[in-house]
Amino acid sequence: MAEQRKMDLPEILIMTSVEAEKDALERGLNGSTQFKVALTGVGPARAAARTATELAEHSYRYVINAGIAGGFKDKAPVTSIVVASEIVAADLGSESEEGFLSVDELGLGQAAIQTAHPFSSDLEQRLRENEETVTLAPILTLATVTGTSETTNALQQRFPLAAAEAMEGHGVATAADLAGIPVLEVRAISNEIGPRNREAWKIKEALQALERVGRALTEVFS
Ligand SMILES: O=C(O)c1cccc(C(=O)CC[C@H]2O[C@@H](n3cnc4c(=O)[nH]cnc43)[C@H](O)[C@@H]2O)c1
Repeated sequence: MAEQRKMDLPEILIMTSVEAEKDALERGLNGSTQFKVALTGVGPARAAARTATELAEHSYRYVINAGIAGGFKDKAPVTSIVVASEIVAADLGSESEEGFLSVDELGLGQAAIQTAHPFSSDLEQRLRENEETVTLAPILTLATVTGTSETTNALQQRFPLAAAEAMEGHGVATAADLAGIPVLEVRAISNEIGPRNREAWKIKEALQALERVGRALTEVFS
């Protein structure tokens, strides 16, 4: 009986920023008891605090940050999916006259958190088998959504391999890392990163892709 109860408890915590993303993922998870989906709110600080609260209440084997995101042109088209190979705090550091200095360069910590191996590549492969357009690449975390060509170009120069940016990944990953739990980030692309044009965001289509991510997660973790 105790064993049965243990098996029914969720082993995987999915943190997502807003209700619409949570609903899309839950549709895809289709009632699987392996997963719990919880809300972070927007931004890395709330994401870290809310994830730490969830991890204090229950122990999980994996933590996943999932949601919609901006994609870099020619790397991650709108409605495609990006699985993070690493989660990078892109604005953690210092400006200088010579350019941005990361926390690594300042000797104050690490901007990148590696994602759970081999689950990131397993998820990428499963999504590819499901005929999704999918990229395994670094995902940036920023507290400010990029909205100019200048910032877009600067980010692409500093992170030439990055495919996407969102606002919660590094917060979720930091809380998971401090708890010693492997972390993944997966994002459905709603908009191209560049000059702000909120009307062009394909939120409905990205949420549909996120629902398919939920389905793929049940296949990978079954
Ligand atoms: O208005 C809606 O119906 C709606 C439905 C679902 C999600 C939203 C959001 O605004 C989500 C905000 C969330 O999305 C991430 N995001 C999306 N695009 C970008 C981007 O270009 N740069 C950074 N973050 C992006 C981010 O993680 C936000 O938390 C609205």
